[in-house]
Amino acid sequence: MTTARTARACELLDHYRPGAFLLATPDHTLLATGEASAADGPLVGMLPFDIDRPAHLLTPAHTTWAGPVHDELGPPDPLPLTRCRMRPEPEPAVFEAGVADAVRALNGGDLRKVVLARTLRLDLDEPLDVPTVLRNLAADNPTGYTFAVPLPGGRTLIGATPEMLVTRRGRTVVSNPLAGTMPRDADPEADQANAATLLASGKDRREHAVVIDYVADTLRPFCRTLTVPDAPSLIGTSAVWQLSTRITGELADPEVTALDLARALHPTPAICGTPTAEARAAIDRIESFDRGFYAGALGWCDADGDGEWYIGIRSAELSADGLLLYAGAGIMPDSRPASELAETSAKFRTLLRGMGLGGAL
Ligand SMILES: C=C(O[C@H]1C=CC=C(C(=O)O)[C@@H]1O)C(=O)O
Repeated sequence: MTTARTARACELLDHYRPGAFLLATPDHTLLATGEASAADGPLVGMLPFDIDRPAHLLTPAHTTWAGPVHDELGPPDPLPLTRCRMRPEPEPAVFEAGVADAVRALNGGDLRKVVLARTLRLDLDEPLDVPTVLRNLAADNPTGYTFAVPLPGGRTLIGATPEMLVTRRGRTVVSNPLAGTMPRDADPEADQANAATLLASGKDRREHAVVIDYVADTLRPFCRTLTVPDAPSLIGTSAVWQLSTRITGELADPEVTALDLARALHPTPAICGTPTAEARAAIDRIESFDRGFYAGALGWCDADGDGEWYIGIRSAELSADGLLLYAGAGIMPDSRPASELAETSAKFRTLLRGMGLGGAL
């Protein structure tokens, strides 16, 4: 295994080729390529949404680290317009019926929250220029985590997630769950109104609290101390406003690795629901597609147990067939199907903007 540090993060994005693992965060950029014959370096890869299925993790032959790419990127380049045909799957009305079905279940049993997703299939007229899309995603999402992760069968999950599942550096553990969303608006006044509505929304605050309670309860047994802010803050990506809470802890047992913590936390109610088993059953019953690695956990873990894991949302799976975008929304007993549909459309825009198709939905 070789490790290098280059001066230019942009070069790592430009050198990215399918099959490699790329992660660009506000702190640093990692490009991992090849596969080592001996497992003596960091592991990189992904856990699928369904934790009972095999993870896709490997020890790369080469890892190259650089500083944050955002320091090197200017304003986003004029985006290359991707030519394609788009098809929502399921149809929007079917997604709305699924939300209504979930609302009935939430009002009649043990289920307290469930996250329902839908997909947008893009048939591309020409091969996707992935390095350019990654650059655009990174430039457009400077506080997010841009990634390209190899999947089984030569497929790749690309995206720019705003959500940190967990990081561990020495004894310091951080998790930054998000839940509760409103679209951004091109009109500044309407945009601020959306932000204020989100902060004041009881439905969104309850949807958020379910995730915070789960993450805090899961991390507490691993930690000597755990700090959980009383109220969420607001974060804005280029596509949406979201409620965010940064939880920090001090690990009790230094043998516990970042990957152990990711496996303990995944799937959180930000992408599954609560209680977990009931939410998974509702997703299996209502969603008509296999999530695969969408909403799984991607990241790395080194021999010291340090690492970073992010939730693979605001993402798309790239294969020989084209691109399949995914977006989900947390459904609560008082959710309205039309609002949840609009929320998933706003979430698709993260990827669409990276491809120069931001106005398409
Ligand atoms: C499931 C997704 O987002 C989750 C993360 C943050 C906010 C969410 C929400 O407000 O519904 C979702 O729980 C997705 O983007 O596909």
